[in-house]
Amino acid sequence: MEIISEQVKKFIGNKEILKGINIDVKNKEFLGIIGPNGSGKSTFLKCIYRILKPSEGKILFNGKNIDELSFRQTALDLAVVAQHNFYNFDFKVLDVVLMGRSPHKKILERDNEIDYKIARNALEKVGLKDFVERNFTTLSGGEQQRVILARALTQETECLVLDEPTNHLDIKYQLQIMDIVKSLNLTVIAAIHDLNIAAMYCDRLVALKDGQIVGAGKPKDLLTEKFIKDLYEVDTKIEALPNDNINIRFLPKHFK
Ligand SMILES: Nc1ncnc2c1ncn2[C@@H]1O[C@H](COP(=O)(O)OP(=O)(O)OP(=O)(O)O)[C@@H](O)[C@H]1O
Repeated sequence: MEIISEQVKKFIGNKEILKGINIDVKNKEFLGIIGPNGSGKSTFLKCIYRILKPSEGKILFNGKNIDELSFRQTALDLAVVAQHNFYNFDFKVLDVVLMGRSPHKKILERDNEIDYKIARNALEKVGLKDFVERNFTTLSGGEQQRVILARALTQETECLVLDEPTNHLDIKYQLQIMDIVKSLNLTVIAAIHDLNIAAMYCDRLVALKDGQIVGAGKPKDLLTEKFIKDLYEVDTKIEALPNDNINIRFLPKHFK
């Protein structure tokens, strides 16, 4: 699925949070959105997954203005893993994951064997197959985050929107979740704080600052020491790795 945003602006009160965002995510591309706290990443993603409506501009899924799509159709096109503190489900894990099937169902249609199989497969993928009977609220932050990813996988969409998907995860699961997402070969838009993770997994990055795009490109082209300094006000040392990969080493002030 291709996603385009044209001149998307968002005002909250009289503050201009997004100042005209243009992006073009190609089919099966993994696009990372980076930028400092408060730069507008989540606000932009919320416009894409329709929690917020842009004040100006438009967003197109496969050439169709999303204003013309039903919310059900949007849920068939796109699944969301938002920041973990968004969720407070007093349900069993399996029931939370099965919620991902609801856009595929008619009103009052019950989950069937296939739905259960899809949900259990998704839980297995995220390493939680033994958690089906647990209550969601009793899980750790990282376990909850993986359940939410399983729910998104269960939705079987062509596009995933991820808002800091590896928050709360230890390094094993940070890499595992990103590996799973990458292996699905879907269109992905992800806000990512960890620049090394962003560089490892994203085909292309867009950098936001103060609600504007200040840079875009392949990770190894965009993430220069100067660019990171301008964006985050931190010093780094960037090492080139094989296959166009890079490693960003952060240099705290006391290391100098
Ligand atoms: N409902 C709201 N009312 C007022 N200001 C808001 C609201 N929602 C977002 N903002 C402001 O909009 C700006 C962008 O917020 P947003 O959450 O999109 O940033 P972000 O880049 O995702 O930040 P972070 O990296 O900290 O998650 C921030 O200054 C935030 O305080």
